[in-house]
Amino acid sequence: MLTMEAKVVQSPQISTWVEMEKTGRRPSGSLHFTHQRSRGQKRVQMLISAQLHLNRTSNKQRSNAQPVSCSYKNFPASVVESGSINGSYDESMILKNKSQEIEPYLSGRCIYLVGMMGSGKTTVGKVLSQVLGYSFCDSDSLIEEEANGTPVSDIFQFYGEGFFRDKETEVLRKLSIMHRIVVSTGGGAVIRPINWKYMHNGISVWLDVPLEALAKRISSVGTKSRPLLHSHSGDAYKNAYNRLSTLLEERSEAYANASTRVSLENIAAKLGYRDVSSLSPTAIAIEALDQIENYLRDEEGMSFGTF
Ligand SMILES: Nc1ncnc2c1ncn2[C@@H]1O[C@H](COP(=O)(O)OP(=O)(O)O)[C@@H](O)[C@H]1O
Ligand SMILES: O=C(O)C1=C[C@@H](OP(=O)(O)O)[C@@H](O)[C@H](O)C1
Repeated sequence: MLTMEAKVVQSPQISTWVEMEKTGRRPSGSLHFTHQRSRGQKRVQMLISAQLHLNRTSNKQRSNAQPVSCSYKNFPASVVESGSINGSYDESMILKNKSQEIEPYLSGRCIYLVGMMGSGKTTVGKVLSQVLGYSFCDSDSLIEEEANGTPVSDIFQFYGEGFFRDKETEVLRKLSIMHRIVVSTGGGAVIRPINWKYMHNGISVWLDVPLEALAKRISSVGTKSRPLLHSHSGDAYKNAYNRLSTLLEERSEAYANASTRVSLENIAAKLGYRDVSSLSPTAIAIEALDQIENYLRDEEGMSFGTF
């Protein structure tokens, strides 16, 4: 039986809004589900300094997944609600089934998404949190909140990257004692070994996205909120590509520290797509769960049994 409780932890300055909701969707359709559940709608909002606890004795039992989203201040609009992440009906069903199979084996451990700017950590992270019944946190947003709402770009401009990195480490330290959170980390969180110490309390997933796709995404949304890519003139795609290329060269070894890697090129090849841009966040989330499943199997060895 899964239990969640709010408990005061050592950081009284972190006021956390946690919103819990049980969604009431019963899967139906042609795919067979072994773990169907019917849930009522429930929404609880509380102001806490929180540590979300999981009763570890429940390790391999089916739990009542409770989708919880958190930020230090406000509940971000769900991507799912916005409708922007929807893959096909079948993809959604596969994702839901897979998440229900895996969730009990996570034992409440947080999932850290790492990867370059624009790799989809936030987008895919929200999908994963929703289906796993986890909270979602974006480390950049938490840093901004700790800096009284100062945007990341301003933190870089006025206080410098070193200051930002210290805040990032602090946020990851705080998150590392929590449970049941999908964390979208900043693209550079991987460069400090101390951050890995914190992230290894959970399971990390590297979203490995080809440079061309990253540059395309970034140049279409603009670089205003991403100070390391910001440029005032020239071709937006080319600028983003060149800068991302240098950063990736510096960081690829650090990304490889992640527990698992999700390669968009591999997913596209498996699905018979020529281009990774055809991949929906749902398809990427399914692959992330597949890779997490492999990781858990390796971790547990033969005693893990079958899902
Ligand atoms: N699978 C995808 N296909 C197309 N666009 C995507 C996909 N995933 C994310 N994006 C878009 O790419 C941009 C960056 O995504 P985001 O999730 O913010 O990345 P990150 O958090 O890693 O910086 C956003 O505009 C988002 O809508
Ligand atoms: O790659 C990086 O060093 C950074 C990535 C950004 O986060 P996203 O990866 O979410 O864009 C943000 O943390 C900051 O601008 C620095």
